[in-house]
Amino acid sequence: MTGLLEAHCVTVRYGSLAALDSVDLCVHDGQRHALIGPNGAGKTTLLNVIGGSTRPQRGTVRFDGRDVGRWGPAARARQGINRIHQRPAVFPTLTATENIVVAALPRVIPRRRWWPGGRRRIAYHRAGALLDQMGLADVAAVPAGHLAHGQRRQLEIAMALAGRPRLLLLDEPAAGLSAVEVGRLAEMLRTLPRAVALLLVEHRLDLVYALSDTVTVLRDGRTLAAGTPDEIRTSPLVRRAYADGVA
Ligand SMILES: Nc1ncnc2c1ncn2[C@@H]1O[C@H](COP(=O)(O)OP(=O)(O)OP(=O)(O)O)[C@@H](O)[C@H]1O
Repeated sequence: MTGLLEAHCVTVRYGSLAALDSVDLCVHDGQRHALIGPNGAGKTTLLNVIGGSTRPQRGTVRFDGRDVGRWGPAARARQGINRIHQRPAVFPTLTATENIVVAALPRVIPRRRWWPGGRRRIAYHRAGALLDQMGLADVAAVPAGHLAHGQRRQLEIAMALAGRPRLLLLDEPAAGLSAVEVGRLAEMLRTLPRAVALLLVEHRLDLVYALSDTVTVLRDGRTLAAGTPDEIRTSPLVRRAYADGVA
């Protein structure tokens, strides 16, 4: 079966270190796919390759049937691959609503310098709907820099959704969140429409197993195992890898 995202034989070297060594990954439409593994396994490097910020020495990346290997992050975002970073990237002086509107601009006015009033109204309306969906309606008019860390994380996800992605790359979305905020984040990710596939890098295995339908385990730049959450949870190979060292 053809995947929405197909990375094949991806190799990234930093000097003598192989951060990724001939890694394959396939993410299907609407799939909830988690990427786990001990520290230094190559998870973030693989997200960077898929998002377009790292060019592999070898291997191919295809998205929706097209070879996107030479495309940068902006071109991939326009095509439907959006990324959530470890540290929420928001505009601190803009309100929550304005952040979403700005994030939606490349979609709203793809190749024009001017912005007709009708499209502006649509962008603000859609921003309001996304804030509602994220449970952020109460802080719509609050500058993003004044929001709590968990709210900034939710806002960043809303900003990514404003670009109408088909694949959302999430790099440790639970990092730095309190238990209550992690619960909120999990609930929010669970309710995202299946029109968006998720590729999630996360150290919190409770979140991984609760959200994902497929898990790929990397270790030392190679694929150690792939399967359902149950298969991965009970795999002796994976247990041993984690016993040898994980965050
Ligand atoms: N720019 C770089 N220059 C040199 N080495 C790098 C660079 N980026 C990553 N590495 C190395 O590549 C390996 C894989 O790193 P990566 O960040 O992808 O791992 P990870 O699985 O995301 O780890 P963690 O869970 O700790 O975030 C590590 O040994 C890391 O030190």
